[in-house]
Amino acid sequence: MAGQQEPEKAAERGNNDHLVTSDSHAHPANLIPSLCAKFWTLGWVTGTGGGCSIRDGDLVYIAPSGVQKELMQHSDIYVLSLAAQADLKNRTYLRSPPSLKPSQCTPLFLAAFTRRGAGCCIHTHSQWAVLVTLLLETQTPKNDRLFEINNIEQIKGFGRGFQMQGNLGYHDTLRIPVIENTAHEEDLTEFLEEAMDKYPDTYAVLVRRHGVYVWGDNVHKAKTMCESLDYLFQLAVEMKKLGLPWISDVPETLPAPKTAAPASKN
Ligand SMILES: CSCCC(=O)C(=O)COP(=O)(O)O
Ligand SMILES: [Zn+2]
Repeated sequence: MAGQQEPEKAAERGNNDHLVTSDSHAHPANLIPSLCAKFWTLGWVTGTGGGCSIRDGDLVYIAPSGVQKELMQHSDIYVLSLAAQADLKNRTYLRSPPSLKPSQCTPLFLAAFTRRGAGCCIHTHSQWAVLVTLLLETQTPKNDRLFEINNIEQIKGFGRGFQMQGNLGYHDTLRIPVIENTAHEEDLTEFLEEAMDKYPDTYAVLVRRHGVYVWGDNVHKAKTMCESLDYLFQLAVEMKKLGLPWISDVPETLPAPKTAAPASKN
């Protein structure tokens, strides 16, 4: 992996290295490595699995495949122009790091960008996400599995849906579809797209025995929803262990607290 940022030398080398060279920590080429380093501490991108991609206007920034995601550098980042793609399956890159391959998750990230206008897509291999898919394996049919939870405060961390304003409320039900895993990551794309069509307001899709894809309009929203979802997955696993249901009818009005008897004057 390459080292320090050197804009002049990068320009000299060609390969559009200037596209991944910036002093701003908010530049996608700097943000993807720093986010992945944080995600690694949560067990989300361990052992090279999982990752993150950011879209800035027409430009999409993508990590390499099979690298330790927490050790990536800005110089390891691929860049492509969405408008310049004749075909999203045979992609051409504006900027490619030498001796690496783009993430196998690329077509799934692109589905979130092109079909939902997302600005960021995060893929985690979180064990909580995997455990939830295991708990849902008894649901039939297997091509229509759904994680559903309500009456939990953290649900408010989720947007209402595609092109909708505001977030879900405490009493709303959060629904996340589950798709089957495939032998190769890129083969998940058609199933992810089907799930997006069937659940147009979802911001996430679980992948059975694999993990989860979460997207949002921007990095802040995608990260917030990914964190909220991981919290809810962990909570759901613990609730299951305690025999508590994920969907519950909590009364709007709780019974009035019993008033204490007036104190005796004697
Ligand atoms: C142990 S990782 C298996 C591949 C995978 O599921 C994944 O998310 C990693 O993809 P990438 O090509 O970005 O390394
Ligand atoms: Zn994966």
